[in-house]
Amino acid sequence: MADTDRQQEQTRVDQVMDEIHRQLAASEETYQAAHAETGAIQKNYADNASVNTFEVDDAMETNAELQQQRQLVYLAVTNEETIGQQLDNLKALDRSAYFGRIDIKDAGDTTSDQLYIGTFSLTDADQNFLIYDWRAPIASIYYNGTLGQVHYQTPAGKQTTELTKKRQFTIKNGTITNMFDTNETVGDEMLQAVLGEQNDAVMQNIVATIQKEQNDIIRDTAADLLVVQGVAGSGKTSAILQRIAYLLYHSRNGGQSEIAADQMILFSPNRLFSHYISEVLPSLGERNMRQVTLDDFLTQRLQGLHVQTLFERYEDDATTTDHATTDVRDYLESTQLMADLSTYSRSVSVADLRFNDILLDGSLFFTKEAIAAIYAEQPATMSTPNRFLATKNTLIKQLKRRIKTEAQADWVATELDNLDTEHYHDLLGDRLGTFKELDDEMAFAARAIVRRRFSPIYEALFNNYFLDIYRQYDHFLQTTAPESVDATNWSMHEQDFDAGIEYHRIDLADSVPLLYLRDLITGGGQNRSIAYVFVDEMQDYSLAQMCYIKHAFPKAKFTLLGDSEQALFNHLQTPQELVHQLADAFQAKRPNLITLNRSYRSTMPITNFAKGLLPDGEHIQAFNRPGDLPQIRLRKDTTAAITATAEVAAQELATYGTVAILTKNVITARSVYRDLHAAHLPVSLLNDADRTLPKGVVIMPVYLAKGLEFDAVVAYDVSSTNYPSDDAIGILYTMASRAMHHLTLISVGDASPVISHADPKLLKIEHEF
Ligand SMILES: Nc1ncnc2c1ncn2[C@@H]1O[C@H](COP(=O)(O)OP(=O)(O)OP(=O)(O)O)[C@@H](O)[C@H]1O
Repeated sequence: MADTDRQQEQTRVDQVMDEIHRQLAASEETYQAAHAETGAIQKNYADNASVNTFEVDDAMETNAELQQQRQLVYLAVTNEETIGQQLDNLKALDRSAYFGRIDIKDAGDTTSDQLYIGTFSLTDADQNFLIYDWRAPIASIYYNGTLGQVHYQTPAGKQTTELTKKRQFTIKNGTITNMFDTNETVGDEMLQAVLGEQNDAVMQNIVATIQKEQNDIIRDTAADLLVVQGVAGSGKTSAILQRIAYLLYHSRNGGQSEIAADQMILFSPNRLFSHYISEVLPSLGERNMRQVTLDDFLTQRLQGLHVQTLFERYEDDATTTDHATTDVRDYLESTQLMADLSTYSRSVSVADLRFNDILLDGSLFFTKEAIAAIYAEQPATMSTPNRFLATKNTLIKQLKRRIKTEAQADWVATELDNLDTEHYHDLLGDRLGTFKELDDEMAFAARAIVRRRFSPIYEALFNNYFLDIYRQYDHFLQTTAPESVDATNWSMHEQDFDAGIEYHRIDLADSVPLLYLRDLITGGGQNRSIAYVFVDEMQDYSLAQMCYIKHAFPKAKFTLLGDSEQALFNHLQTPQELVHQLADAFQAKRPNLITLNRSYRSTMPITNFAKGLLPDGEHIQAFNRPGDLPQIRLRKDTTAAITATAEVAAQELATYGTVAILTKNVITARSVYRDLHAAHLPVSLLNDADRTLPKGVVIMPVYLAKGLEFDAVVAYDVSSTNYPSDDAIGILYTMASRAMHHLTLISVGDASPVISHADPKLLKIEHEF
């Protein structure tokens, strides 16, 4: 490219940098002022909040004033945050002003307009756009278009223009370090540079190098069910996060209704992953969405029970060879089960409902017979949840009546007499100072005392504890005879469920059916405020779990991402089959499937080796980044294998920031950790409660590494003893595809047939026997 071009571009960068600096200075000043203002308002609030409210006359006035002040604090804090965000955005532009330029010529025009694309938009004092936000409608041309006629979507409909030039830049702190024109979407040269870098402890945004198919995922606003099947390292997680930023931006700028980040929820595979991705949205100027793991989600809804985690299940499955009951699990994870529960809940009779007695301090307050009688009185034409709700409302009414009667009791009068002023005022709460007659006030206080005493009853009613959901689910198990399941297995499972509940434990496979049944009978469990649900690593979810998540967030649009090849224990299914089933189950009107076949994470030799493990991996395209062949070291016993592992880990650590040793399960991870620790290597053992990834060598079972990546990976003990059959393909593929630059496999004895059957040219073999 001509030097004059570069000079002209640099001159423009200089001008833009001047504007950025001018705005930075102004913004810094505004921010300081806003910060001071928040401080003053907060102090004022704190002073007022501690005023004496014991004087009845003052109490009401203080209340109103406090509320007003609280509102002021809220406004000041929000204002400061907004200005702070603008400041952060400007600082980001200061580091890298923009990365793209498109020249477009509309029909009838004789010259092209030049538009520059960056992470945030920037306008000068006359409202001219110096930089366009990457999410602006016109910016899609940058990611999608090749020179010539191009289309882009705007709120006003599809527009057409001519793309006459596309230029890419790397700008660092005001200096263009690289720049070239391209006719491709976003050229490989830029990607090469980004992907060749070392792994950071946290994921980076990909805004400058989004690829065309990824852009389709990011900008799809039509689908109510968007399924992404993408091979390992194809940027599914990256695309999902960019998509969230995109949706938030558009809901602010002309979307139909504004969506806040907390109306979006991401189901992530583990806590490490949650932390790993936590910086991406803030780097794009957005707040993080809510994040939850399936375990946390289920545990929150099943308080008081230990829900078997996915990890515990991996471990249990790996150590037991008994697969006699897979038929039970298959059924419990199917959409058939969800349909059967629905039928059961619709037709359950009063006699079959398992009500609970409600006790207060060990004495009966409402008997289960009385509750059943109330339920029976409700019209049979009502749906089960409506009858249940009517029963609950009747019980609450009865409770209120009993509060009124009980307020006359002697113990209440005695308790009232013994109250000091502070507690008495406390009891009156907001009503303090609102009674004209003392008698009315006393009567109110008496009821308040009883209300307090009876509050456990109210809680029990409110939380639907008058239905014994465990026994109810047990009744479902007893009275259902699924065709696909062996009768003995089924009845054994019912007994296991019962025994588990005794110890406050529940299998993962039972937790969703139980929750669903509870919701179907009691009419709860749905959150209508969530607008978008994202599920990463969806191959680890059963259809029943997916359906339950859909049920829990009925108003949400769904984006599901996964890689069927990385299914550690689930059955493989084609993406088309899956979308079909899901669209059916979700009653989706506009389902869409996008497939990503290009893998960006690993060097070409690593991706080629990983895909060589798959029986049908031909569709996977390796990104052309050179590197060493993966190596396998075969050792005759564990001691020799540990020595080799220690050697490799130490070597890798000398070059790379993140080195991971991945094992089949937690027991092996622990024993490798002990041995390497004894050898004085800087190693850390990770478990499922860990949230951050320490530097140095980390050791973990493979399922904890889901969604993560490391500069170098050592897959420990990939022997035929550990992985004797093709069942291991998913695990070995997942392990191999975590590596960005270097991959070593260690095997005690012969390697797994999955590896020995792969093309030997894809691997360097080194053995000592
Ligand atoms: N367009 C892109 N530009 C730059 N880097 C990219 C791009 N797409 C993906 N990457 C990088 O490739 C790596 C893999 O991306 P990501 O983790 O999103 O893939 P994934 O499909 O979710 O992987 P997996 O299913 O194996 O966990 C990341 O380091 C990401 O930054």
